[in-house]
Order: sequence, then structure tokens, then C-alpha cells
Amino acid sequence: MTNMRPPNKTILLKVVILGDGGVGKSCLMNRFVSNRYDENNFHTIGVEFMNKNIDVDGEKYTLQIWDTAGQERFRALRTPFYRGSDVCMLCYAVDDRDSFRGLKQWRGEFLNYADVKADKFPFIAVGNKLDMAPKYRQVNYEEVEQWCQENGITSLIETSSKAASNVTDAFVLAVRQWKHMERVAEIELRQHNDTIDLTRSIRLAQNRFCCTGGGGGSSAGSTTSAEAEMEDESMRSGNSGSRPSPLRFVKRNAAAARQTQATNFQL
Ligand SMILES: Nc1nc2c(ncn2[C@@H]2O[C@H](COP(=O)(O)OP(=O)(O)OP(=O)(O)O)[C@@H](O)[C@H]2O)c(=O)[nH]1
Repeated sequence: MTNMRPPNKTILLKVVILGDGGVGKSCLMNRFVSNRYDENNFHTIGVEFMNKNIDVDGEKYTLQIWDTAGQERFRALRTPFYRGSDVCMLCYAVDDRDSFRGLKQWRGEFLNYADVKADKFPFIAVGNKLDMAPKYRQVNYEEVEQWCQENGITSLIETSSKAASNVTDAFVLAVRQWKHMERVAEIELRQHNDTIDLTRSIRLAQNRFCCTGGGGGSSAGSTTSAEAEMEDESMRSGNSGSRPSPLRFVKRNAAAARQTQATNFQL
């Protein structure tokens, strides 16, 4: 028994999306939840959230996605909502270098207000606006990958809400990152306790709950990614049978074009 979750229950995860104003956080959420894209989105004031059901690696999740205001003047309105998050998506736009530079500050703000440990929390970096013509690109995948490695962020993906590229994959990656952290926490817990006290609620890296309801969200309800069929061991390379060394970044689908670039954590 690896955890105390009853089988066939839906796991509710709070996913918070952070990043500079205009990088496309609201568009990302809307594309994922409703498959809609609005070229003339208004700036978010404070926070908004939407639910979406998704199956990942044979488990059902309801993602409660919190879209936050990126503009500095709304700082006080967004920060109270960081607590209780299970996953944090750090967003930048590939055509906006400042938004990449801002990731450090966003990560710091989140760690401060969510009150979680940096090395125990699942962050994922998301580079949006992948559809922009190459001449407008200001941020290279490789430099973000490097920054992620230096800051203990183990998942990176580029997306386009406009072109609907990699959007579901980004959320699947986020769930997998959460799952990975949960397993690490469980292993640590077992190492510290030979006997697990089943009457004690295990608060792993973050809050999480089980629920039986559908959680609202899109009428489309549950989304099943082809990748979601892969076992959680797919946090390892999908096309390599050998066990990779720990704490190493690899590119999934290395042969794929930039459009599908994603970095994932290696167990
Ligand atoms: N080319 C391109 N433009 C995008 C994409 N996503 C969003 N945009 C554009 O960027 C604008 C801002 O997107 P939003 O989703 O509102 O940005 P945000 O990060 O939520 O901004 P704040 O609410 O101010 O924090 C949109 O109105 C679109 O015009 C994308 O994938 N590609």
C-alpha cells in the first residue's frame, strides 16, 4: 500500500498559474478548460478559478486552476490565494524576455506566501506563445532549461494557447510532477516510520483531498491525454529502457520539433 487514498476516487489538485501580465495565463486556462481562445482578453484582477477533470496515468483528477493577475498592482489581491496549492505553473512568453527574467521573482513570491519548501514543491515552467514567428522569439528553450535546473524546477514545456499546442500536455506534466513529489514524500515518510499510522492524516508535500464529484468545469469533463496512458514511471524517459541517473534533465520526444519540446524529471 503506497498511500491511503481509496481506489477510484478523484484527486482534487489546486494548480496556481503565475507570471507577468500578458504572458497568456488566462488564455492557457481557458484553452485547457473550455477549448476557447480570445485574442482580446482583459487583464485579470485578483484571481479567477475554473475546474477541469482529467485522467492521468489511470488516475482521475479534478484540477482546480487558479489564474492570477500578473500586474504588480494586484499583488495584494493574488497572494492570499497561494496557500494550499498543490502545483505552481510559472509562465513566461517566449517573445518576452522580461517575462522570463520575472520567473525568479514569481517563484520567490509563491514560496513566500504559499509557505512551502522549494525542494518539496512541484513547480513547472511554461513558455507560452510558441506560435510566434521565430524572428519574435526572445527566449530560448535551452536557457530556460538551464535556469530550471539551477532552481530545482524539473518540468518545462512550451505551449501556445492560440494554436492549441501542448496545452493539455502542460497540465498533464503538472500532474505528473505533483505525483512524483508525492511519491518522494511517501518514500521519505516510510523511511522515517517503519509502521505507518493509518489513523493519522498524511499531509504530503501539500494539501490534497479526494472527492467523488465531477467538480464542474467544462462540459467536456474529463480529458485523456495519450501520454496519460503512460505509467508514472514515464517521468523517466519514455523511449529508454535503461534507468537514467537521478536528478537529470532530459528532453521528452527529443526528435520532435521545438513545438513539442518538454523537459521532464528523471527518477
Ligand atoms: N500569439 C499568442 N498570443 C497569445 C497567446 N496567449 C495569449 N496571447 C495574447 O496575449 C494576451 C494576454 O493574454 P492573457 O491570457 O490575458 O494574459 P495574462 O497572463 O492572463 O495577463 P494578466 O491577466 O494581466 O496577468 C491575449 O489577449 C492574447 O492576445 C498565445 O498562445 N499566442
